[in-house]
Amino acid sequence: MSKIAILSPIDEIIPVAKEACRKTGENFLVRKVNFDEAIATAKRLVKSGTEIIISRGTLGLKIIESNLDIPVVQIPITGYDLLRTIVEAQKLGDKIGIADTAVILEGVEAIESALGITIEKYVIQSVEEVEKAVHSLVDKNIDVLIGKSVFIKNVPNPNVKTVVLSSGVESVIQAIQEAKSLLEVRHTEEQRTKQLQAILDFIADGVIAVDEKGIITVCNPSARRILNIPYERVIGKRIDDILLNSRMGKVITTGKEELNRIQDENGVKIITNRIPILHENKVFGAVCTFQELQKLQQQEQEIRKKLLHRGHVTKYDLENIVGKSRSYQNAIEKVKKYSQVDSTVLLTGETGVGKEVFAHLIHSLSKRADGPFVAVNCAAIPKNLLESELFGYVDGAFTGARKGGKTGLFELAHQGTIFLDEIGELAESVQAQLLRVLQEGEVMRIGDERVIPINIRVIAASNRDFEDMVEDGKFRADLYYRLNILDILIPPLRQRKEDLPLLCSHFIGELEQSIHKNITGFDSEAMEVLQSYHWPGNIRQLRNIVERSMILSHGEVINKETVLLAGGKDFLQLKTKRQEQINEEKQDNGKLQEYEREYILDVLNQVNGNKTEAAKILGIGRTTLWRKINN
Ligand SMILES: Nc1ncnc2c1ncn2[C@@H]1O[C@H](COP(=O)(O)OP(=O)(O)OP(=O)(O)O)[C@@H](O)[C@H]1O
Repeated sequence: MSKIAILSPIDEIIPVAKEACRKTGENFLVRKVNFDEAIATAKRLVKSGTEIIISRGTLGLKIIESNLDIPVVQIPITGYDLLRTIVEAQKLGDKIGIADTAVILEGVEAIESALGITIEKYVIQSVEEVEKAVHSLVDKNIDVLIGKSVFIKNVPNPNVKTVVLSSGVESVIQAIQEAKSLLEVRHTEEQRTKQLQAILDFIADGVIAVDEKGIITVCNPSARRILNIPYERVIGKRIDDILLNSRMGKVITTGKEELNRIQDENGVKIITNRIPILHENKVFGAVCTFQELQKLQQQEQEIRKKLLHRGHVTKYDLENIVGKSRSYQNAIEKVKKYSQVDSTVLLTGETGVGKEVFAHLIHSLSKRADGPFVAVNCAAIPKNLLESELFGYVDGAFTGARKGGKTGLFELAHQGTIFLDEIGELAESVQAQLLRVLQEGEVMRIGDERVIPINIRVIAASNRDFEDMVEDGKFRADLYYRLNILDILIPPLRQRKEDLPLLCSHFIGELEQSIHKNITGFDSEAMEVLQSYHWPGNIRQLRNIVERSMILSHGEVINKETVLLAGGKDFLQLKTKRQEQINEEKQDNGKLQEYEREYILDVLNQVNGNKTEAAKILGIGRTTLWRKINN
């Protein structure tokens, strides 16, 4: 079926239209239709694939008014058509009359002055005026009447000749060209619409657009999915009947965009951008795009996880945590219990006792185990950077801020655990913000006004005495109580020395591979040295010394000398102590010898100096007696 069809109510146009098609090399459908069947015919054509109709005058108008939703191109009456008809009329008589619309008659005036003739004119306002117009012109004694076919049908005076004013081939060609370029535009537009539709159908973001009255004109599949919109048809419905907090009406009235807003819609938290649709400074609608907050956070975490080499994952589980002592096992029992709830935990203990290990353990035993584990050492990050590291910032939040902003560590820990080590080092301003995170479950990036809800578990640790810090006003009391809901005190190594052998063999096993040495353990003297030390650096220090001993050892079993060497200056005190002990022993030995000598001399006295007799009494040889007296 031809994409363009030419429909005419009058016979004269048909051959002209066919000629125009021939000249333009087109094979369009050309058909004569009566006024009554015009719309039905046009409908049939549209159904079978016609995209543009070319028609004339009143018939064209009728098709346009029928709301068929396809363009109708009118065949014009051009200046050539007028000139040709007037020249023809001149051949039939001197006095010419014409009835038509004001536009056509303006063209007539131009021809009158060019040809130096006068023509009687009647301006038609509507089709109903046909009879009146014809009568009025005939009454003016005209010889020839020019008009469209309806005008010249019933002329009351048979002496008046008639000439039909009709479009010529050029006019139809002009209409054909117009229809063709319209078709091209239509196809380009259709392609664009399809492209746009494909984008809307496949993007993960939700998109909803409304007109200036708040009626939905676009709602893509992601929007329905994200917001759980149950309705089959939302196009044409009022946005406020579908969404409670859309704020689209506000955007339309103010004409102001609202970017990066977090809102709750149908029980789903979304992050939205709403913008007005403006044309020549007039708002004629609004569009909003949105994403599911939770998904966005997950994606952000995934990306960050991939980007960061270390990855926010736990490294420890119950299997690689060593310690059988009662006090340590009590602490482990607490870990097991506390991991089952979501409350904040405060870990206290000296440096190196394994606070971070415990935090890992709590996370990996909890229901958040599959979520991120983010460890932050508050003392290791410079004070002026800590706030932005924890809370993140938006683009341009401060001088030096990274382009595009930065996600804070709290956000990264969403659905997981954040471990705040050395929490006692937090500046007061950050303490206040942390309190807000704990109380409200939301963070605000620096330079941003939107709040981001987060679901995290906080584990804090410190090796400082909190109660003292609170008393000295260095740590907020309210924050301390918020952190200290569940507490675990990890005992220092010196209080559980029975764990030393276990820990040593655990570390030997762990380090063997990297050191490439076959070490079976420590001998008893070496272990005695380890047992006698007070371990201020706790397990971390022990691990270091085990490692050093393994490297320094000449044999498979590590001996006392190697351990003392490995202990270096840490064990210096130990060596000094040993020396003192030896000295003491030496001193004691000296005293003993003195007593012995006195005793031997006493015995000698009693036997009047007889050495053989004295040696006999003392149970020693004469030479030994002699040496002991002379020593
Ligand atoms: N029970 C354990 N079993 C095996 N290794 C342990 C154990 N506890 C701690 N460690 C090891 O001891 C070292 C120190 O542990 P961790 O960093 O957790 O201590 P910390 O108390 O957090 O120290 P700090 O207060 O200095 O931050 C780590 O290398 C860890 O692997």
